[in-house]
Amino acid sequence: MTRFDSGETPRLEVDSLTKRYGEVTAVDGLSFQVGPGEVFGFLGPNGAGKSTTIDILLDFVRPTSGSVRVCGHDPETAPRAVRRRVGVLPEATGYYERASAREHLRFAAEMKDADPTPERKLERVGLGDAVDRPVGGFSKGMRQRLGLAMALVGRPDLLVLDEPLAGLDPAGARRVRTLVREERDRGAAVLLSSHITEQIETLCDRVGILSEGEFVVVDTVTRLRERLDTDRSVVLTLAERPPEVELEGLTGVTSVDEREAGVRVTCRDPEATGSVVARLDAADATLLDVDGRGGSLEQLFLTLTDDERETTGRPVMAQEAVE
Ligand SMILES: Nc1ncnc2c1ncn2[C@@H]1O[C@H](COP(=O)(O)OP(=O)(O)OP(=O)(O)O)[C@@H](O)[C@H]1O
Repeated sequence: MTRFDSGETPRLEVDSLTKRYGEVTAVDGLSFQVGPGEVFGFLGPNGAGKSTTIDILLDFVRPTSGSVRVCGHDPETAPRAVRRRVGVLPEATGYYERASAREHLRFAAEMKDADPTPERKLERVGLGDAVDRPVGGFSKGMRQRLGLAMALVGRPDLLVLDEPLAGLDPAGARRVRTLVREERDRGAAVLLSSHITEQIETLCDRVGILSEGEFVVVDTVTRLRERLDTDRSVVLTLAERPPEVELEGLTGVTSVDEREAGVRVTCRDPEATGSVVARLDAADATLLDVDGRGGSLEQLFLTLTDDERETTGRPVMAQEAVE
């Protein structure tokens, strides 16, 4: 279910966007909107056109045709206004190895004319103990969290997070999921760019699955799962039972099975899965895996692109491209 009331001004409007690089069409007539308080999953395999779209909305790349508006601003003519309102976690971030986490946040605040309060943001991403350490000594996961803290500077209206769970351990991933929900709940629009993964799906109000620069499908996760003509249950694997949650009593949970490898919690109602994960995150449960039993969105994607190949003769994506 989307929280975005269509009467509100979208935080991100993409209209008939096309970007060509010579013979290659990276983005092909793409249109979508993301509203305040909405998490939109921008999913697709390698080379689908996700980064190109994000680069256009940040004015790093200019479109061949079509338009993008961020809070009503055109990135091409009002890049400063756009950057002030957008928080970005890029796919790969360059850091100053000798500067501390605190200095990085001060720098981000200066760029956005925002209030520099690094400590609170670093606490939120779990780097409270590393505020004054040089980033040169940070692990991959710590760098990812620092990038996220920098994206949060200035309370952005639109958060653009590229693979936000990549390289994170279960505790790090839980923190990021919680943070995304908090940002959504304060009214930010969130564009989550990722390969098609079940971990990401549990966070999204809607998803658009991109292939060769165009959407093969855009809908709520629930409705997309309904299109899969199979058992729609999702199995969550936890490291252990969280002490203060009665798993069997959670809405949407149909069975709980304790095994040596962890506690398997089955949700038959896809609509409830997101709130079950949110409840588990709030209880600091360690979520090891999310597995769409009867069919994942990735399978739906493959089916849809396969159908397309049958009808258009265009080649279907190689299996390894979506892994
Ligand atoms: N500067 C460029 N010059 C030429 N082709 C490009 C350029 N940037 C992207 N492309 C091509 O555009 C297409 C879309 O690439 P893009 O990086 O946007 O995909 P993506 O969905 O972000 O992929 P990934 O998941 O691998 O990051 C690809 O075919 C890519 O090779």
